[in-house]
Amino acid sequence: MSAKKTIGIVGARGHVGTELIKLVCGHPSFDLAYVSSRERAGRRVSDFEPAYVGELRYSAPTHEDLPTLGADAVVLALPNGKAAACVAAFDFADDADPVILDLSADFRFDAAWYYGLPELTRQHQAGQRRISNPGCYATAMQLAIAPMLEFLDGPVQCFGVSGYSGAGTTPSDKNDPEKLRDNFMPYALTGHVHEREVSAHLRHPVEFMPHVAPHFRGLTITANLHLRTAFDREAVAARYRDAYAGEPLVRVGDDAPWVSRIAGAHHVELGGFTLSEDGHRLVVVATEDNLLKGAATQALQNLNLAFGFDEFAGIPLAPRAEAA
Ligand SMILES: NC(=O)C1=CN([C@@H]2O[C@H](COP(=O)(O)OP(=O)(O)OC[C@H]3O[C@@H](n4cnc5c(N)ncnc54)[C@H](OP(=O)(O)O)[C@@H]3O)[C@@H](O)[C@H]2O)C=CC1
Ligand SMILES: CC(=O)N[C@@H](CCC(=O)OP(=O)(O)O)C(=O)O
Repeated sequence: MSAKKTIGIVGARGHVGTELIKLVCGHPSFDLAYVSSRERAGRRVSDFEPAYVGELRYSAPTHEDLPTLGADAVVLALPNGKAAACVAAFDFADDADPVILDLSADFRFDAAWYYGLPELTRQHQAGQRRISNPGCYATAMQLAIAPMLEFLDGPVQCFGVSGYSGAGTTPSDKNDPEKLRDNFMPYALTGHVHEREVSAHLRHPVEFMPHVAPHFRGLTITANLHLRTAFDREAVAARYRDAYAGEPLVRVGDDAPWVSRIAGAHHVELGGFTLSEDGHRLVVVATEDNLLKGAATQALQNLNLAFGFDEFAGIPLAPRAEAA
């Protein structure tokens, strides 16, 4: 398989689209077909992304134009609620059937779409051409909970703190550095879409309390798990190490990981395993760069798998360091 596959990114000005452009530029088997942004239409990609060498310019195709642009895969990096109209344009076109990967929450509950969290779902991936990329917090929560799933006793509580890039570029209180200065904003304290997403995909209730903080990128999940069986720290740590042995994008450490050390890294870090005296309550900490393993890196894993490439091709792995 030597010919490069081409990727169109719709919503390429955004935080996630921008990370994906950088990853595609460094990928041995993918090239950009087009990158869309209404705001940057006509501007050179190289003026914004030094990693890109070439003449491509941002464009602003209509939904109906998209199927005529000829990409092997289309990545939708649009705000929630905007993906369906793009997908409908491909459904309507007779002669375009690209792989479609949606980064929004719009298809995460749609059984006709493959939910691509490869470490937990890649056994269902073969032949899938409609891929729904998981939410950022949802990725960290599922990886933090999955190894203990069979021992859970009642709902899991997850306290989440995200950098404000998680709130996208449309101005709001949640991405206003002035309002976030010396501050910490709780929001969507019940019923957040990632609470429903994790509960649905793990088939176990999760209670999620998100907050946004003044740093730009990186999130922390502190998960509180009640267990039917008593565990000690060594047994828990061994369980996580076994579950993720051979997974380059999930690292298990001893101490609780720090968000300041995950920014710019492509993996999720798990650690800080702490048990109550009776061994029936476990706290686990996860950190993740919301724009990378929480979005663009995971999208690249999914695209690699969709085209039969090595799942980790084009993903630069940070050298393994001791956890915090
Ligand atoms: N930020 C994060 O940490 C994560 C985000 N996601 C999801 O990924 C998607 C992209 O997120 P993010 O990059 O942060 O978002 P941004 O707000 O940063 O970017 C959105 C992009 O969509 C374009 N856009 C906005 N509104 C419309 C519209 N009505 N029609 C067409 N294009 C539009 C914007 O460009 P222009 O206005 O120039 O056209 C921009 O390129 C979202 O669905 C988000 O939920 C998933 C995981 C993590
Ligand atoms: C800080 C912040 O606002 N974060 C976003 C999550 C970003 C993400 O993963 O988004 P989607 O599930 O919408 O794709 C939020 O809570 O909605």
